Amino acid sequence: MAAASSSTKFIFPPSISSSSPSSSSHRSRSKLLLAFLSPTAATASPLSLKLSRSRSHYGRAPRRSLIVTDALKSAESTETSASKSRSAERGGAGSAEDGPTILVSEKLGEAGLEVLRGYGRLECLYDLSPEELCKKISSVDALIVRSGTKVTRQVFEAAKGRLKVVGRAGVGIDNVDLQAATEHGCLVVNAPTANTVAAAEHGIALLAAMARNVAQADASIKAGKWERSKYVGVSLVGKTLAVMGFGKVGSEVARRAKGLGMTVIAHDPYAPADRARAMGVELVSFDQAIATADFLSFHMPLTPTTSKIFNDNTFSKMKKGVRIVNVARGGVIDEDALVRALDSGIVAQAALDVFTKEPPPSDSKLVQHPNVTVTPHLGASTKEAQEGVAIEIAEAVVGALNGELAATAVNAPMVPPDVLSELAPYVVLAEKLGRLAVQLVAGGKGIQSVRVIYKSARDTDDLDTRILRAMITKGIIEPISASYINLVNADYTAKQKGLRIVEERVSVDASPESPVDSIQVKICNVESKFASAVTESGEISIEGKVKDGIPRLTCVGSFGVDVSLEGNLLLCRQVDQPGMIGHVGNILGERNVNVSFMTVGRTVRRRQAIMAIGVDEEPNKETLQKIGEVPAIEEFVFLNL
Ligand SMILES: NC(=O)C1=CN([C@@H]2O[C@H](COP(=O)(O)OP(=O)(O)OC[C@H]3O[C@@H](n4cnc5c(N)ncnc54)[C@H](O)[C@@H]3O)[C@@H](O)[C@H]2O)C=CC1
Ligand SMILES: O=C(O)C(=O)COP(=O)(O)O
Repeated sequence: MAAASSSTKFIFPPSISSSSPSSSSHRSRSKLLLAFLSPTAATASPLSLKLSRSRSHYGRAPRRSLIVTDALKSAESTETSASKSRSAERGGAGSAEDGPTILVSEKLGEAGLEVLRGYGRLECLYDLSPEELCKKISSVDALIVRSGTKVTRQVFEAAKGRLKVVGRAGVGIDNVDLQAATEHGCLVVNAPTANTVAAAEHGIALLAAMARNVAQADASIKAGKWERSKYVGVSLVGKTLAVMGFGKVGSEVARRAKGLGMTVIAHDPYAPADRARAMGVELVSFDQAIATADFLSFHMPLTPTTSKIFNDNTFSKMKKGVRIVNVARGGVIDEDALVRALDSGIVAQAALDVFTKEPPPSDSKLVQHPNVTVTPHLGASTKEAQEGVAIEIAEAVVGALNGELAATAVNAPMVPPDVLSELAPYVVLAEKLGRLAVQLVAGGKGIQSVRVIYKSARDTDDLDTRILRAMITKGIIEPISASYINLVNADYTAKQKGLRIVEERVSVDASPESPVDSIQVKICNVESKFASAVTESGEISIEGKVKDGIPRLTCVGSFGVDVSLEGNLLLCRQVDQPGMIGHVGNILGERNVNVSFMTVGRTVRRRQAIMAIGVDEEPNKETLQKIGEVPAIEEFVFLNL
C-alpha cells in the first residue's frame, strides 16, 4: 500500500518537488493520484516511473502513465508512419514516443509544445475536419484546442474511452461539450489567466479605433481618398463605459478605461461589489447599465443565460447612439438584431472580435456594415499571451495525464492540494469499502441507496468528502458494471444508475489530527450473501479505518474485525470454539493457498465469531467447498479487494 503511506510531497508538480523524480515519495504520490482519475486505482500495481529532468522541465512520461490505460498501448502500436510524416508536415511530431499521445489541433505557442514534446508523443494536426478529428481521436490520450475546434459529443463517443483530457488553451470552453465530456469521464481543463491582459488590450484597441474610425479611415486612404471630415470621431474622456461581465478581462478593461478618463460602471450578477468599488467602479443592474452607457463592452461567458442577451428588446432600451465592443463571444449578441439597431441608429458603431459563426459568412450584413469594425478573433493573439497560454495548458494537461487534479479543471471538483494530501490514505480506504460492500450483496433487487457515515473529530466544515464519495461510488459501481468511473463522472454515473448516496457525519471523540476516524458504508434494502454483514436495521454494513497509513476493515455487520484491505478476503461465520483457525488454515495450506493474515471477531464469547482470512491466491471451487463442509462454519464468502 504505497499510496497509503505517501508523504505530503505528492502535491507538488515535478518541476518544484524537492524530491528526486524517481524517489519513493514521488512514486507513492503518483500512485495515490492514480486513484483520482484512473480506472484501476485501488488495484494498480506499483509504477515504474522514469521521469528525467535532463530531457525537459517536465521530464519524460512515465513508462506506464497514470491515466494511460492498456488501450493506449494497443493504439500506440497501430500508429502509422504515414500519420507521423503528415503530422510533421503540418506542425511537427513529438519525440517521447513511449508516453501518452497528445493531439494539438490548433496553433499553440512553442514553449507549450516543448513541454508536451518532452512528456509524450506529440501530434500537431491543425486543419482536421470534424470527421478527421473523430477518426483520429480514439488514438490519443489528450487533445489540446483553442476556440476553432468543436469538441462535440461525437468526438467523445468516437474516442471510445481513450481520451482522458481535453485542454482548452484559453478561457472560453463553449466549444467543448462539457456534459458529454463528463459523461465519458474526460477531464476538461482550461488556461484561464494567461490571455486576460491580451483580451483587455484588444478591447481597448477596438474601443479607441472605433471611436476614431481608424479602420474605415485606413481603408479609405488606401483606396486613394483623403476624407478628413467624414471620419470625425468621438472622444472617450468623460464618457460612461459599461463593462458587462466584471471578471478577469472586464476588470482589466475597466482599469484601462479609467486611465483614459472614462466613467466606468459594470454589470455582473456574480461579482463582489467591494472589488468593483476598490477600483472606483460602480456595479449596477443590467437595465441601468445599458440605459446609461455611451459605450458598452461585453466580457461575459457564452452560456444558455447569456446567449443573445443583447437582442431587439435590450437594444431598444439603450441610449441612442451607443457604441458597442465585443471581445467575449459572438453568441451573446443576436447579430440580426444588431444590424437592425445599427440601421436605425440606436447603435452608432460596433467593434467586434467574435462572431456567432467563425469565420462569419463573407456576405454577412454585420461584417459589411460601414459602422462596424471587425477583427478575426484576435483577442488572445499576442505573442506573450500565446506563449503564456501554451505553457499554462501544457502544464495542466501533463498534470492531468499524471493523474493529478488540475487547478483549472472545468468539470471536476476542485480539491485543494493540502486536502488531497491529508485524504490520501482514506481515498484508498473509501474505494476498497465500496468494492467490498457491493460484493456482499446477493443479486436480485439492485442497489438503490447507500449511506456513508464519516466518523470524525473535526468540524463538519473542516472535512471535504467529495473525493471519498467519488471513490466509494467507483468501488460500488465498477465491479457490477462496465462503467469506468473517476472523479469526473462518479456523481453523474451514480445518478444515471439510480444510485443514491447519502452522506452523514458523526462527531466522535478521536484525534483531530486525522481528518476521518472511520468510514462506514451501508447498503440499504438488499439481501446479503453473508447474513452476518447485515445489521439489526437490515442494512449491509462495513466499516474501515486507516491505521499507520494502512486502510483496514474494522467492522462487518456488528462483528469487530481488524484486517488490512489488501488482496483477497475470506469471511467466515462460525461457532466460536477452539481449533477453527487451524482447521481452515490447513484446508488452505494443503491446497497451496497462502494465508497473509487472520483475525477473529466475536460478539459473545463461545457463541459466534467472524474469521477474516487474507489470502494471496484465489482458492478454487473445491477448496471453498471444503471450507463450507467444516461443521462449525455457518456461512462464508470470498471477496476480491
Ligand atoms: N476574444 C478573445 O480572444 C478572448 C475572449 N475571451 C472571452 O472573454 C470572456 C471573459 O473572459 P474572462 O474575463 O477571462 O472570464 P471570467 O470568468 O473571469 O469573467 C466572466 C465574468 O462574467 C460574469 N457573468 C456571467 N454571467 C453574466 C451575465 N449574465 N451578465 C454579466 N456578467 C456575467 C461572471 O460573473 C464573470 O465575472 C469570455 O467569454 C471569454 O471566452 C477571453 C479571452 C480572449
Ligand atoms: O480564451 C478565449 O476565450 C479566447 O477566445 C481565445 O481564443 P483563441 O484561443 O485565440 O482561439
